[in-house]
Amino acid sequence: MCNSLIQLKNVSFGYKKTELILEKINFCLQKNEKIGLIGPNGSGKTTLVFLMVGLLLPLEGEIILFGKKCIKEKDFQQIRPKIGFVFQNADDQLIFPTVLEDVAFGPLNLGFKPQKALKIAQKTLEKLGIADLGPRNIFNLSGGEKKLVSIATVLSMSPQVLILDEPTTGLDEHSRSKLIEILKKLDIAYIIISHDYDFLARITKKQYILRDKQVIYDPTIVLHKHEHAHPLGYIPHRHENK
Ligand SMILES: Nc1ncnc2c1ncn2[C@@H]1O[C@H](COP(=O)(O)OP(=O)(O)OP(=O)(O)O)[C@@H](O)[C@H]1O
Repeated sequence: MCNSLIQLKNVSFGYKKTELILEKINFCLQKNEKIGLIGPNGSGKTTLVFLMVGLLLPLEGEIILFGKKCIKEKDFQQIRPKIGFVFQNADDQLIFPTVLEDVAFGPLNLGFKPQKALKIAQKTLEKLGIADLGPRNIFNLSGGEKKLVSIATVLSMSPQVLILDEPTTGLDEHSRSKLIEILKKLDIAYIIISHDYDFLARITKKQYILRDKQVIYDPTIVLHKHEHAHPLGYIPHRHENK
């Protein structure tokens, strides 16, 4: 029984109907669960989270968000404000010329008055340690700065679930640590896709692997914290149950 925020029941998907990328996936995100999603490049991690928020529709199966079965775009629209989604590519997230406007857009959409929305945006930027970026033009930001701003645009809406697709890509050590601190303090459920296993070990309690069109949970796979960043190719350690 899954008393869930996000539930997938026998979900299958392929960009071509004849070539499935995901096959009969069952998944459940409970209240306050903090989940990491790992898997090889191209295994379908982004596709899976797109399905969760209705940016793609399944060929088969059911998506149930906050207890409500979602079939059409309209069903997803109603739930979307509760789910903060940060795209892998920050450029897909940012639409306004200035950082502050971008971060205030979410609260404005939720019905806050402009002054209040700007206040919320300013506070969110402060929390992320990037208040100085407020007046800056989005187009002149570095990749890492854009990444942090895109995370701010979602946090400013106080979502009940957060989905982050590769949030540490392009972040320096300081920004990455800041993000770890913020995520640790968040009292909401989240799903984080990442190849940065140290990051996931610090901020998630459970990690799922996407492989061979399936989402697998293997408790013998343990991600470890490391004092220094690992180069690509570092693989999670497997521990035999004693
Ligand atoms: N719009 C699309 N049309 C056709 N194929 C696509 C589309 N988007 C993704 N794919 C393909 O679907 C597969 C899964 O892609 P997806 O981006 O979900 O993988 P991923 O696990 O997130 O990869 P990565 O770790 O590299 O970000 C890949 O083979 C990709 O080339």
